[in-house]
Amino acid sequence: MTNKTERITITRPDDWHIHLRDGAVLKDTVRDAGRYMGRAIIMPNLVPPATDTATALAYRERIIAARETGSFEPLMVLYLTDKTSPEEIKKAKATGHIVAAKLYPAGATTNSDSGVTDIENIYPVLEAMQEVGMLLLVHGEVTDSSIDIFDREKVFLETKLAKVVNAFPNLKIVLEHITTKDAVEFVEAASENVAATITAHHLLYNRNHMLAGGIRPHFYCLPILKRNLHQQALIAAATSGNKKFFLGTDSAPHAKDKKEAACGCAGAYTAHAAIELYAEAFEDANALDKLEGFASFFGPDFYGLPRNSDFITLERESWDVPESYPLGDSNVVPIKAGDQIHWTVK
Ligand SMILES: NC(=O)N[C@@H](CC(=O)O)C(=O)O
Ligand SMILES: [Zn+2]
Ligand SMILES: [Zn+2]
Repeated sequence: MTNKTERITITRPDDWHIHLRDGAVLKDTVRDAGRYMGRAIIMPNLVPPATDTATALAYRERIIAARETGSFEPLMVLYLTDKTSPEEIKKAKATGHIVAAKLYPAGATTNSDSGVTDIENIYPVLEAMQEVGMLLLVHGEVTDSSIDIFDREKVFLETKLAKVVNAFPNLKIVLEHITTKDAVEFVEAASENVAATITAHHLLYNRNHMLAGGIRPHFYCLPILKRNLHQQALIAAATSGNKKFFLGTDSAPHAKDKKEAACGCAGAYTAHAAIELYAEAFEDANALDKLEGFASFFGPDFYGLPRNSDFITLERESWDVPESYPLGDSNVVPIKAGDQIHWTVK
């Protein structure tokens, strides 16, 4: 018989990759994100995207107006396009509120149509980012329709990201929401300026959960869930204690009817229970002792920000996840809808 841990206290975590969207849904997404996360990196793929400093700062104000507790801090991100200028990067950095810029290959994911068509187009921008110390966040998938969707991350690393890493050795790069063994190996082998976020759903699920015995659209996200051997590599990386791997939920709400559709949107909602879901994944791997580093230390360390100085406590206490949550005028089906989660934040 094994003795199960009943409670665990960790330094307050942060979420280094989340989508809060905008408008009427903000009150719902900000409430969930701000329940215990200290800070969050707010993705800029709005419609239209936050491509300049003024737009990102105005978005930040709307998030602040929507929050229920004064302590949740949104860290803003500029959306890179072919037209982003080095001056815009410097201006953004000088505000103190915009800590990173995001590379979406044009067409790779939700609201990425205005993204970058060729990474070489933004080399002067990457030069400026390297100079002022602004991080580059990357959605790492190629968009070539001839490349199989399950290979798009791997091919991106080989044909695109390797070049950027070599050309800008002092640029801090976060490969977001990694989904493959190949990405784990790429990040491990790269310099200390390259790190990665890992979602809870990529730790808990693989493509069988999405496709075997019926198609489950709420597991559909990008990069898409891969086969089990990749899930195992992600679990090993997240629970290894390697400071290059840290928490980023990629919680990405879409209204229920936009997911349960003939052409459903990509994105999984996990902000209702982010740390609880990670705790389940870490416990399954017998690695609850590694949760704090992953969730609360390695992110701020990589971003060059202080670690949070207060704590949260998780207790083993099961609760029923609702079938859906309100999302503005609509609703969102969360991960584990209608199921149980076995950890509760006190
Ligand atoms: N992850 C997703 O499947 N979707 C994200 C975009 C993204 O992070 O790629 C979204 O904005 O919906
Ligand atoms: Zn993405
Ligand atoms: Zn995302």
